[in-house]
Amino acid sequence: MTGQAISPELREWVVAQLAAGHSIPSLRASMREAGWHDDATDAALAEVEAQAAGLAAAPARASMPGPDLSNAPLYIDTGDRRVQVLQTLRHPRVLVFGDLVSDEECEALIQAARQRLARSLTVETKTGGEALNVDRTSDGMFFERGENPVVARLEQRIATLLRWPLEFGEGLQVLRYAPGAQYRPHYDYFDPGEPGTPTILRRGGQRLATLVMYLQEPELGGATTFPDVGLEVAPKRGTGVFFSYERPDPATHTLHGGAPVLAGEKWVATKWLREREFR
Ligand SMILES: O=C(O)CCC(=O)C(=O)O
Ligand SMILES: [Fe+2]
Repeated sequence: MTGQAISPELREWVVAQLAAGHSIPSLRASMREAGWHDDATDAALAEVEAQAAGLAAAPARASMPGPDLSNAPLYIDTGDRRVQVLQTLRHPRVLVFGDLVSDEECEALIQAARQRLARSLTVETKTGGEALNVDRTSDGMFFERGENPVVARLEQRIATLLRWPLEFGEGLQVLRYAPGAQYRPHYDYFDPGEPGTPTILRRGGQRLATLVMYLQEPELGGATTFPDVGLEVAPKRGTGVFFSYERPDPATHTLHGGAPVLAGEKWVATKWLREREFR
């Protein structure tokens, strides 16, 4: 394959790598490993090498989408629902919403997802593919965007609430945690240092934010934890926790996980928000 286009994502990734102190030869090797043709690799590296010199770190985004909290609202009207603003944290940006998903919607999502559950795969940044992950012992599946009326309605509500274009969202992911299952602390953005990341970024750019919605609460355990700041969000049905990360960097303090479920079953739906249209 020759004449592979140098996408903005590839350029961005190369710039970030150089800024992080990786050498041109090491970048060239990892890009080849990830399947980038030599022409594209060389062109991309040559193009950004000069302009990357002197860059200290990947800059934070000047502005990020997010809910309108300008008047410190207790509720946000999403057109079809009055969502509660229960808690806000600035650093990291974490918002807890109440009454975001109705009981009927929670049930409908669980029922539609149940038949399609498989042991969760996570996106494998080393290859750009998917792989079984020992850090995540839940079962999961993805809905297509707008796949059924409940999914479509919820996605429209989320887009309005977060002021995030519907098309920038990935399909909803549903996870079921049996007793003992957990999701160890991780970041949701794609690690810029992994060679498979440019491939992943071609589909909608980076993840910039996450909304985890609780569809069924366990009897014990299963909080969403943010270890950097000692925050635990209780997995209460209908509630959602939103967090955003303006750059793919641990300094965003968005390390988070699903604590082990101690009794009962926990079900969540996750919506990841990208920087561009996700198709
Ligand atoms: O289950 C949770 O509380 C967290 C889920 C999560 O981190 C994710 O889906 O990325
Ligand atoms: Fe996550």
